[in-house]
Amino acid sequence: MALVASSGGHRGAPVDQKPRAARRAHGHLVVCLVALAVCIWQGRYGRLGAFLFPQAQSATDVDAPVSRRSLLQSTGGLSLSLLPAILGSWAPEPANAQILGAALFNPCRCCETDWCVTGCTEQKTGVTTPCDCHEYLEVKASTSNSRSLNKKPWAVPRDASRARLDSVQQGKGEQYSAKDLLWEQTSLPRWRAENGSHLVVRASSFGEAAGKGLFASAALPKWSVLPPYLGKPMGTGDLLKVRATPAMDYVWCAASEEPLLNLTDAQLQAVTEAGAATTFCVDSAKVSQNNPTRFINGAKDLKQCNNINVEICEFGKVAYFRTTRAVPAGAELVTDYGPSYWDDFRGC
Ligand SMILES: C[S@@+](CC[C@H](N)C(=O)[O-])C[C@H]1O[C@@H](n2cnc3c(N)ncnc32)[C@H](O)[C@@H]1O
Repeated sequence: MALVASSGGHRGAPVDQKPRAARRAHGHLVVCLVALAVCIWQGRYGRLGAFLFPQAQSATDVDAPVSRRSLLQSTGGLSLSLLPAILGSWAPEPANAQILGAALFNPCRCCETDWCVTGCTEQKTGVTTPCDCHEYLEVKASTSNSRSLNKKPWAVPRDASRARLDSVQQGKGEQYSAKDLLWEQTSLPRWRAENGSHLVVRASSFGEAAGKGLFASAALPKWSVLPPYLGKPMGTGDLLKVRATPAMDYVWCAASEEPLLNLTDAQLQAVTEAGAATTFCVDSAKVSQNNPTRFINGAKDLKQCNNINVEICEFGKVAYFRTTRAVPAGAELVTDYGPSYWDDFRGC
């Protein structure tokens, strides 16, 4: 839009009377529009921009969340004010088309309204693009002056890799703490850090068999983000030992580890022998101190689905629990463990 406005002043001038700079600007505009058309066409037909435009995308109405950071998200922070710089060295090449396309058709934009989403759906086509909102928002927070509800500039927690590295460097080992994530300093829409002072662990309302549960000791507003789910970092060898056993009851893995979990035992063994390092799976079975979300119980049947008041959000390869509605004091916090946790229940 800025480009159109800046070239608009020359629109009425006869072509042969235009100053050279104006003619060049006009030329850039034409090249830009042609490249844009090529970019859209290639995105729609899935050729050039398979990575950039995994499926049909149009320039407008991208309003649903995306979840993986890619070239797409890495350029997500590119503002329109950078376009003149790009166009100054414009050439109708795929790389340039991709940069421009990413700047104009930012399909992960919905991360800006909800950091918990895993993909954004373009309203007109219904196409969903996966996004990593943590990576997207990390770039966005450093390149824009967006403000959250409390008027503070956006701040994103550290991801699991960074927290783990910091912990190792401080001589504390690979098992990072909540503090290493800087999660309480986070400032984003739909993020109200509940530091644990309004949470209490006691016998579950689901009966003795459910063990302990986590309760709100004071009313929690919607979008309260509870302390991160912490645990012992797991290696591929650990996964090999506990897969498909009750020892998995307290294991949480980042979605990116799903392929690892689907390997055969022989493959996982080979990976382990090859010296594969830690995974983004954590086991909280023995990590119960300062780890209240490890006590959150899950709906085990459809009736219990009515009790759900927290959702699990993966953010920076860390699991956070967030309230999906206002929770009254005294209520047990209940989530949906998903389709593969229970033997006889496929989730809510
Ligand atoms: C992550 S732990 C939750 C904390 C656990 N209740 C405790 O006391 O340590 C998950 C385990 O809690 C129990 N659990 C969770 N939700 C339950 C439910 N709705 N009904 C029965 N048991 C449940 C199951 O044993 C499950 O494997």
